[in-house]
Amino acid sequence: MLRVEGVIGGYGAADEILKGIDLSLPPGRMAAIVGPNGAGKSTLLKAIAGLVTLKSGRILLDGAPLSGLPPRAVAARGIAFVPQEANIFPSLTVRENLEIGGTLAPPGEVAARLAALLDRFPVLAEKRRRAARTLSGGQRQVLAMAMALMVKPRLLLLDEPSAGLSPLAAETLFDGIAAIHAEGTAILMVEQNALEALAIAEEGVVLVDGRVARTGDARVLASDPEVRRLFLGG
Ligand SMILES: Nc1ncnc2c1ncn2[C@@H]1O[C@H](COP(=O)(O)OP(=O)(O)OP(=O)(O)O)[C@@H](O)[C@H]1O
Repeated sequence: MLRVEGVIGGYGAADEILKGIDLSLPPGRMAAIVGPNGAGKSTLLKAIAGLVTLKSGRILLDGAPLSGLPPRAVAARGIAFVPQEANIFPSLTVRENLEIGGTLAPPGEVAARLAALLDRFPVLAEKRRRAARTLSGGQRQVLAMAMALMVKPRLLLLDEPSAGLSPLAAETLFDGIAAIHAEGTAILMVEQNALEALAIAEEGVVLVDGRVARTGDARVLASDPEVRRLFLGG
């Protein structure tokens, strides 16, 4: 479904944060992108979401080019990006945040999708009339993902969803992500919690210095002593 071919790019004309990335993700699959700080993991997600201009290479969804499209057009093709930070509106209620998530959904379906998501995430239903700033860190991440799910994406891009969470909150969040994936959504997730991410993903991508250093079955990568020693902190 998703193909990234020879992607080179960064934030300025001379900037090569991504130094030639190739990867593919079949429909409905989940891949975890792991690797050291500054490797370009978040930049890769932003490139797929249309937020980084490519110097060369291309990104395709079902064979049709995504690269070059503005972020709104990428979203309209069924790709939802959840950034690491500032991914909710703290002063608005949980319900209002979900309505904003549904901006690109067909207007006649917003109410039903909102009801379904409140049903799906009881923690959000309980707090639907409260300002989003009253949510815990883990609940905010659930809200950010639920906002993305309002458009029924085919592919969800998650940038470090567990950043700043306690180990317990991160574990709960990963369970939620695994459940969303089990319902059929393809997911590409960047994570610092590499082993936890590889444990719920089917595929793993190790990114080092703007290049794919290793790729393959997530569990095989997670148990590979060399990968653990070099890239996953032992
Ligand atoms: N908006 C930006 N403008 C310019 N440079 C940026 C921007 N965002 C990131 N960079 C630079 O791009 C490089 C790769 O950053 P990126 O966030 O993609 O890495 P990462 O692998 O996700 O690592 P981390 O886990 O530290 O976020 C870094 O050198 C970073 O300083």
